[in-house]
Amino acid sequence: MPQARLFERLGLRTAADFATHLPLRYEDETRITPIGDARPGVHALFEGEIADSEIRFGPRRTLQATLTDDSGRLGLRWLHVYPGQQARLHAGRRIRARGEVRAGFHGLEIVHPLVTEPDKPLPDTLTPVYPTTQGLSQSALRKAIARSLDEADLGDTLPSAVREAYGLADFEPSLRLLHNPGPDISLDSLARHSHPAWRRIKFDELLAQQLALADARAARRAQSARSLRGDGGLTGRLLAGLPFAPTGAQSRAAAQIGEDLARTHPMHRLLQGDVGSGKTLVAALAAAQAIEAGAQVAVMAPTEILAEQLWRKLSDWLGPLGVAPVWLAGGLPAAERRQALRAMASGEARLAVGTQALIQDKVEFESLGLVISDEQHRFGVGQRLALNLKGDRARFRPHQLSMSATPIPRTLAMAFFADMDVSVLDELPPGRVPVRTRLFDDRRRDEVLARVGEVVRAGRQAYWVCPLVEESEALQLQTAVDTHELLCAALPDLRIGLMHGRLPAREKSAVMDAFRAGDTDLLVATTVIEVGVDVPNAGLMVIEHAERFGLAQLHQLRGRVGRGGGEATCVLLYQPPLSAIARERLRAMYETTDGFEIARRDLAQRGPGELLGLRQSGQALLRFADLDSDEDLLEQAREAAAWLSAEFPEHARAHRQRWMAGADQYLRS
Ligand SMILES: Nc1ncnc2c1ncn2[C@@H]1O[C@H](COP(=O)(O)OP(=O)(O)OP(=O)(O)O)[C@@H](O)[C@H]1O
Repeated sequence: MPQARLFERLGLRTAADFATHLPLRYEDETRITPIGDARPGVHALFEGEIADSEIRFGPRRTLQATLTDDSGRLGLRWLHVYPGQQARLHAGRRIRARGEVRAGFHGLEIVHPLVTEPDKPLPDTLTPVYPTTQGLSQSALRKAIARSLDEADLGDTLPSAVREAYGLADFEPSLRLLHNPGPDISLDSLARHSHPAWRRIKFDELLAQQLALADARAARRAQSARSLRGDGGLTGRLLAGLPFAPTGAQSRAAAQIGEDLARTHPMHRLLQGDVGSGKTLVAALAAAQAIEAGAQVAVMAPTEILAEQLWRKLSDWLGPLGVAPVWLAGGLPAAERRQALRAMASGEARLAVGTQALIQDKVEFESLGLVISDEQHRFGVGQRLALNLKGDRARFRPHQLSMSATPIPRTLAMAFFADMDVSVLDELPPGRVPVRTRLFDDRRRDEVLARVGEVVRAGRQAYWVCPLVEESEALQLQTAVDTHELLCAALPDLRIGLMHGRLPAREKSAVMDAFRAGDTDLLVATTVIEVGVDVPNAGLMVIEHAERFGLAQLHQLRGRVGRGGGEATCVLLYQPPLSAIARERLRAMYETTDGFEIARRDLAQRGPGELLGLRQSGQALLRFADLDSDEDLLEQAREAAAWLSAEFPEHARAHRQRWMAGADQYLRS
């Protein structure tokens, strides 16, 4: 593959890209370590004389040599032997050998050391090791980067006032230092990214991101939306008809959204609430206000189960008030579907609920004013909203409300959602008792089965979540079917349902309906029930092989119980032995039911990509800064972004250009 393509793969196009491609780590070749100082795990350069070398014949041929100096002896071993190699390593020859020392069978050794000529002058800087891709050597990268340091404009994009205010090192010296650190610089401060030069680079990275988000926000402000003020009629009747009063948090969020909707630029708000905090009501109030003001509303969810549940709730609440939502789903008969589409296009229908794909692709609206999407962030931050807007679409953009049940830790929200406004439901409806979590070794399964029986006899229902089989969907399905059979045999008196992703839509609804109506006692399910499923009578959740699930996922699953008042228990069945990470996860589940605390621990364990559901995208969200340890820098970068935009717009532009030329794809539309 041509070198340019390999560079491209690393995202390296402009001189600035190369100049800011920074080392992953460094190797110290500036000095020679006495062999007597060799320790397992240490990467070092040694120089000495070959004392002996021989080819050993075992299952495969290996070359074994001994390097000596005044201080000791070190084994060198090659697992592949090339012709002439032994001759070059004859006894008495002086060489240098570099590599990682390990404790071998016959003492300390290096496997596959890098051998170089002795007596050459040593470099006087640490040797950088860059992130690379297959087929691209370190030396090619080093050369290209060295060239870019001559070619790129390395002028400081931060005015001196800003540098001084935050105690930041200058850009060019920092960059040069990180590419070629002198031997006096502590490897530790480089490795831990705590050196002032790293601090400057991390600050720049965070600042670029903040500037991009601020720009996105400003661009949205420049767009027009219809002001949806409403007269309070429909919202008032909705509230009056509820069997409960909204929580303080629900009222606050609804008021914030209400104000946004009345504005003439599009709302872009994230509604965050822990499991069971009542986001649906807030969505319903927003929809009611928009409808009241004469607009149409689209509500989208990522899965049919979720969409159907939203549809059901909105139908219950708004149907009696004359606003029956239109349902748009894959399995709909053609005639009904056509009718629904016609009703949306003509404006006769005011509210549509469905899966994201359906609403985005097929539907035309007469006057769409508000789009509500549930859990959209799980499907990629960069997902664009492609709605067919009829009528006044040319001039007006719809308001947007996103809902998320994954509490997003503050740093993460600051780093990735700074272009959105955020409302948080930080209060659960009254009467909720925290779910009790119990851990059971899989060998105590019988006790757990007995427990399911007890719960059902007491008039409650239960979920049984099948083990996760990530490798194969077919295997996952088989596991679900097997688990269902085993449970039917073990608990013959119970009415047991089965729910998995491969069931046809119609059957999924039938299974869910039966459980909701109390016609089944136990629902065996895969993670399709992970988010949003709301059956208040469910009082027990068993999760099999809990050690295979991620923390956020366990928290979501657990959130399916304890939603209607009354006691609820979550049993995490695990298969020992547990890995250290799995043990940490299960401990976190046992110790807390607070979604924010769980999210914080999840962030620390797995990083932001995973938490935001971006694992598949393979996109590095931040290359240098770490949200866990660089919170203070993030805070400063945010402040500096506002300062730069207001007083130094030219600097702000140059800064973005350097760090993000063409790399804005993660920004939302
Ligand atoms: N203020 C309230 N008082 C009592 N019950 C409420 C209140 N608000 C909502 N509920 C009920 O609480 C349950 C959870 O609400 P909802 O399904 O909206 O939660 P959610 O925030 O979507 O949670 P999840 O993300 O776990 O699905 C529902 O049964 C809902 O009817």
